Amino acid sequence: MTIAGSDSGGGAGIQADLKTFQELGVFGTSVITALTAQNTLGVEGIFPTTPDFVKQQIEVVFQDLAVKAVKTGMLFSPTIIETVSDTLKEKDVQLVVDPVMIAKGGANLLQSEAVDALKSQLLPLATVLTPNIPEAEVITGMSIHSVNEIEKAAEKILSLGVESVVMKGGHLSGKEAIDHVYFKDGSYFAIQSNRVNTTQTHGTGCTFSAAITAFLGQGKTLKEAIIEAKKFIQLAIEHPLNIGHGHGPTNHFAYNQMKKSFEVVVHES
Ligand SMILES: Nc1ncnc2c1ncn2[C@@H]1O[C@H](COP(=O)(O)OP(=O)(O)OP(=O)(O)O)[C@@H](O)[C@H]1O
Ligand SMILES: Cc1ncc(CO)c(N)n1
Repeated sequence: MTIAGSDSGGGAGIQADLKTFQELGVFGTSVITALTAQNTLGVEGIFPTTPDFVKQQIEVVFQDLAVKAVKTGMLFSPTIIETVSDTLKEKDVQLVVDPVMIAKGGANLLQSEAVDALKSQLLPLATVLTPNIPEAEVITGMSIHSVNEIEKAAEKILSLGVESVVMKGGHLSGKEAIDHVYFKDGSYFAIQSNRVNTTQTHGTGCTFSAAITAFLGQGKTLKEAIIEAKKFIQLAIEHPLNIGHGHGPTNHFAYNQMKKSFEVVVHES
């Protein structure tokens, strides 16, 4: 299940999630928190649904279908976060929280007053949180420029009650795009891939977290799911579709076409 916003341009949000689920052979269900009028150039409008209607969508799906894993993306408001948290608290599922805050074009996909609810209500339910660096900065109140600071921020995030955190390195510079993964039990690994010099990165975070969710739903361990999701997003970024006039979407087909001949580098410690 994905609980997220709709992207009319098809590259991020609910649409990216369902495409990823489909490519990975899992049946996707969707709970829409907000509609966005959006294309690769930016977000032009946001029309949120009501918290009650978000709850109704979740409950109706759970009453009928055996949901194995859930991801959250754009949640928009404190009341939607409270409702999603209260509803999911009762469910026995693995939960991937992508703390979506700001779209590539700068639009606010999470109201600033919603950060407290995210931290206090949703994060304690999360199997894994997948912040990019600016999102990790907002959640922790720290500025993050080095691996040392990434580790300190991860510790702060783990203390909020999440079981694990993937600190995504897409927003840092360097020849490699490295994601650092920390677990509550103190274990750690990092996944490294070549940084692609591209503007075709609309929906990378949504696609990555949707792939983790799909692999968890199929019964992979969290570590396997994160590593395989990194392959999915790397291939999706490396082989862009080149559509749209702004930040184009990633290529959800690439993983199935090329996964056999591709590995990412994993560092353990
Ligand atoms: N230029 C790049 N080359 C290779 N990998 C990248 C690149 N940019 C991001 N990634 C990878 O893509 C995944 C998503 O990370 P990113 O930091 O882009 O998420 P995000 O900012 O949350 O995305 P979104 O714009 O959807 O919110 C991570 O695994 C990251 O390492
Ligand atoms: C609906 C939606 N969710 C997430 C993002 C972040 O990529 C976006 N641009 N739009």
